Amino acid sequence: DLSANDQSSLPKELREKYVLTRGIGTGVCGEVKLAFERSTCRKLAVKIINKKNFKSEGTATRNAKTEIEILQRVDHPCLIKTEDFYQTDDSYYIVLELMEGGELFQKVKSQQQLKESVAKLYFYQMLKAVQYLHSNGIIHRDLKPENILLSSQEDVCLIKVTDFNQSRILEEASLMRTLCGTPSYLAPEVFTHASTTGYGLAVDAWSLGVLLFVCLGGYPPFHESFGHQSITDQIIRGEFTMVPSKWKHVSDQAKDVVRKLLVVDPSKRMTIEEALQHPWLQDRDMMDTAHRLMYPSGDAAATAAVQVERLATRKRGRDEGDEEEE
Ligand SMILES: CC(C)(C)NC(=O)Nc1ccc2nccnc2c1
Repeated sequence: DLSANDQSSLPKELREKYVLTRGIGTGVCGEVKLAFERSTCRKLAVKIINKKNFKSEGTATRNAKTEIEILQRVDHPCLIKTEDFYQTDDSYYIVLELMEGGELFQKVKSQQQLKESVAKLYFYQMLKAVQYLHSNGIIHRDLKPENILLSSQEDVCLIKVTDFNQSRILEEASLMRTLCGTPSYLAPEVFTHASTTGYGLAVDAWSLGVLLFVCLGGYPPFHESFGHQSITDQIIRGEFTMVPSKWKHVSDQAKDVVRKLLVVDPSKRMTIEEALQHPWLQDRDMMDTAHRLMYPSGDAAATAAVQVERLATRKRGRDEGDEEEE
């Protein structure tokens, strides 16, 4: 009804350039509407972040500012791209490329569990996206199936990570400032792995382990309905169950990736780089498909990226005396 599609509260420039229609997603910080660009009739997504629905003004503005700053600064095929940005006194409007496959969460829910080859293709792309974020000093901190979007309804498709609302840009500067002061009162973890880069990045590796578990098993590893323990206790103890009926068709290598990511001690947890080297992901066909999706134009940069990956794979093969690679 017209009231639901009330365009009057939108910024004038936004209204002039786009027509907003139905809601297609709701995030923790707002909602996403399907939009059409008037000049091209292109379909887009407009994410509306309501400044007021955060408890304290500080958090809201800082998180949203970080999210918008990150969205405008990152450039990777598996990270959602911002097309445009507007704001009013009470909301931010972020215009994003439309991901016609919707949320990974909905796909896993409707398909029960994904085929292992599809889960591997998606997981590889997530690893590449998070590897890019980490190499730019950004921790996502909120990786979950709702924040992984699919570019089409096909199984073989490009995925993109979204919702950097909880992200943090690694404040190396703040750590340096801390270390300049007198260390006498600083806790040990500030000096050990709990400082910014080492410790912080590992949280995304854990979340990717949970994501992979959900894609392969079709249910979450930690859930309040499992057993007597609270979900927090299950997580702190790293106690998850691979129900045989759901996991008997899943390869041991895939299970090994999950087990090495869902490790409680961040310093013992497999890193993103190590996960990219894991045997389960040394799959030429999957990688070729992923690169074709990520770099469709087949431009020089793309070819270079593929060559680098191939050389790395071949070098690893030689190092491990794998003759067939020669
Ligand atoms: C496929 C269908 C049902 C129309 N859903 C959808 O496009 N969902 C979303 C949800 C959030 C999005 N956020 C950014 C870009 N596209 C998005 C698409």
